[in-house]
Amino acid sequence: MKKVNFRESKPGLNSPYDHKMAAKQANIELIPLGKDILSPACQHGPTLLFERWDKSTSQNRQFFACSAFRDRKQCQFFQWADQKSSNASLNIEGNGFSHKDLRNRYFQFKKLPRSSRSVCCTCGRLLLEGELSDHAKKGHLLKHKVGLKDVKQPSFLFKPLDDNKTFAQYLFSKTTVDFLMETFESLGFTHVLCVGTPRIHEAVQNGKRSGNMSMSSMLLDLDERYAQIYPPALFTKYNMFNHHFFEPNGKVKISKFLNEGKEHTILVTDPPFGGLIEALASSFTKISSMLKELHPDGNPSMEKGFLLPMILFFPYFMEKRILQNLSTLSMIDYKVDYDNHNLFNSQQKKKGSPVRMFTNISQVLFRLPAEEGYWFCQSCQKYSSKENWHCKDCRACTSKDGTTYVHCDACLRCVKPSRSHCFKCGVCQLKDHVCGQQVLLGCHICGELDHKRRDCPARTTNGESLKTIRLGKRKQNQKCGIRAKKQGTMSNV
Ligand SMILES: C[S@@+](CC[C@H](N)C(=O)[O-])C[C@H]1O[C@@H](n2cnc3c(N)ncnc32)[C@H](O)[C@@H]1O
Ligand SMILES: [Zn+2]
Ligand SMILES: [Zn+2]
Ligand SMILES: [Zn+2]
Ligand SMILES: [Zn+2]
Ligand SMILES: [Zn+2]
Ligand SMILES: [Zn+2]
Repeated sequence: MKKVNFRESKPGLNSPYDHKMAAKQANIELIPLGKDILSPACQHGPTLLFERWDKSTSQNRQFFACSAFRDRKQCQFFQWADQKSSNASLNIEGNGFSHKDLRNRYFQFKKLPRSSRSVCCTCGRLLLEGELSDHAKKGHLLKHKVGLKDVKQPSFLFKPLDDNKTFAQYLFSKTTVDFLMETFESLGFTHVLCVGTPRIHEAVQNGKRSGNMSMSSMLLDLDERYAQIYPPALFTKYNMFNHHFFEPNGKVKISKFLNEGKEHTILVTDPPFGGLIEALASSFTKISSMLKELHPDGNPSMEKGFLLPMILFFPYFMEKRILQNLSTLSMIDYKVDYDNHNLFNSQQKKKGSPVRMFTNISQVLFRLPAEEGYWFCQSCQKYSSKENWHCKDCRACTSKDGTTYVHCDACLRCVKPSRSHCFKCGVCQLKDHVCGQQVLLGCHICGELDHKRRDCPARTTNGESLKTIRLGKRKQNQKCGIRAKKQGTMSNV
């Protein structure tokens, strides 16, 4: 079981029970802090407890920080856990408009003649009469003569917040959206709970409107621009890192949605890759247990503890960490395609997208498109990508990164094609390695051994936030004789 110094709680509730349960289900062992400290709240709900090296005391020190915004410029909240602070207050952040106000603005906007309908793509705001000049003065990107059809495609209309560490808005390509829609339909899902997947929500809503689809969906996202477009029943502002709802009836709305869909509901989530998987696992476990409360006998289509069928999008090299926290998921070979993804460097392009789907739905049910080269492996009873060959010795389709792995009889496992066995070192190594030299293996940022710092999905995240997870891993690595980076020197890349 993974050891993580991770604590969360509701402001004002002195009960550790809830997160102990969540941690148990998410397979996280919480390290007790000795006493029950309440986690203070920032504008984005309850904060999380992190740990970092404190130079002044030369020891690890715990602190509370925002669960969603780890860039201090975006959320300034910081509090040492051993110091009391008066700035801890729950103050709902917003753009000054309630969901109802935003919807009223939307109806006014729709009534305007097309020639007067402008949208500020920078702010993601539908503009009413007299509001244009302010945004124009600031040099914002404006779109004029906006058609009503454009408003129904907000993920194309608004500027994706992809240069923002927190939102990390990378949007699925049409191929991926179409594949997912077909999959949901063929698997008999009627309700899609979209957590940070606005493009999926949009596809379901537009499919429903055009009469092509009978599915329902609801969007849970931190990006409140969507509150203009979708009524309260179809959108609620939500922080997936602390299961915090920004509207008082947010939780009730989800319960209602889950209750309607019952066992035909699927949770589809594409979180920012820099976030803490432990925190996400805890939130998804809570959403799943909302279904359990509604259906105490359980969902017959699901096996073990986690009841809600789900798809989580994450890079393949985070597989181990994901399975440690959400043990009922398994990785599907499908390469998830995006319109605007900066993870693609030239090397990555050759191998295709590094993002995969993790699901608790039986792999045999996931039919991957043959026209894209996916094939069904009878031995594994799952679809594999074209370059992923079945290895008789490993008894699995072993390739992960988009290249064809080859079996090494000495290592007794499949390895990347760039490596060959070095009998001096006793392991498979890169061809140009220097024998016997201690090499820095793995990633400095998250500690995983199967990728380097430059490829780490967490590299845009503040180094200190992930240290809680890395600590245990680094100790392990040191034991194996792998040089680890000195504590406290990790910095933002
Ligand atoms: C990587 S993008 C995924 C978009 C998805 N690929 C699509 O095309 O629909 C991450 C999404 O999560 C949302 N998000 C970021 N941080 C969040 C948080 N703390 N809680 C909820 N949603 C968040 C972003 O606004 C964005 O919509
Ligand atoms: Zn915050
Ligand atoms: Zn603007
Ligand atoms: Zn196979
Ligand atoms: Zn093999
Ligand atoms: Zn080898
Ligand atoms: Zn060697």
